[in-house]
Amino acid sequence: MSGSELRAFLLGLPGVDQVGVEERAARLASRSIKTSAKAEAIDLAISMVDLTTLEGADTPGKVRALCAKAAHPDPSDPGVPKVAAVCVYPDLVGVAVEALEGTGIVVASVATSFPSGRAPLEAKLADTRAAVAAGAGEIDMVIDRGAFLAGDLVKVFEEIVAVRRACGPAHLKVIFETGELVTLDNVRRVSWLAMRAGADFIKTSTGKVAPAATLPVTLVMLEAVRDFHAATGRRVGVKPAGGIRTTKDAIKYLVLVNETAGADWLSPEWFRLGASSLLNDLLMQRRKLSTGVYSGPDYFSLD
Ligand SMILES: O=C[C@H](O)COP(=O)(O)O
Repeated sequence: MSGSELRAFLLGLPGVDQVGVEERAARLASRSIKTSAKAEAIDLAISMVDLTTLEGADTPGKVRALCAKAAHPDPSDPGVPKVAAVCVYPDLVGVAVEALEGTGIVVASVATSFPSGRAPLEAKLADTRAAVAAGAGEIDMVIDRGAFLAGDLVKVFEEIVAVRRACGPAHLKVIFETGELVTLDNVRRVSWLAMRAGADFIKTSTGKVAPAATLPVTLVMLEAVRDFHAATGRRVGVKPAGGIRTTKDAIKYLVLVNETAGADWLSPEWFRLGASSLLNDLLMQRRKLSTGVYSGPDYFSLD
């Protein structure tokens, strides 16, 4: 597909009915679920967490503690599932890989000059290759929002294609930073752009910009992966990330997945929740459901 064909295709996508999307997301978010379904939903949500630390002050010790928590979220209850992945900066991938050996938990790493995405392509590719060489099984790349907003869709497309190639066997998640993309039409366009460029997952946010993940944005992305699958037969995953902190919110996202993309997406293979502090709330609510007693935040180790 040439650059002009790509532009014509993306600009020709039907516009998003913003009011309709917001109403639908709000309606789905207000659904209540039965207590028995809630217990299942909590375990599913835990298994979908990309447990994340992306701070300038991250240390090997903090990453090792996070990895221990990822593998055994509640050491007093072996029935609690492990999380899907641990997400760290590229220089800490080696530490996480070693700490997670034998657990089956993937190490995901942000790359391509996270969180701004502003660097020459060669630097982005080197960033990606270094993370993969250190053992990352998933790369969370950020797009260049400036290029996208300036209308340079081809540049964004070609960077994703190049990073996809640099990933080799690692899966590629493409982060849009939807809080900077202004409209839901842009969210729909960038979703199709990333999927056509080879993204394995599309992800809302870095967690560094407000608003981060929202239900309406995620709904538009879920429609995109559903329609892309219908058109091409290739399934792409979705990862809302940033600002998801409560069990109540996590369950809203699961309802949205089920009602928009469908139950085929309700597995860690196709849906993730990127979060630094959600896991503790899921553990507290899980314990409350099984014992009737609310343990409080001090009971579980810090994320
Ligand atoms: O990818 C996940 C985010 O960076 C974490 O954001 P959060 O600290 O708001 O949960």
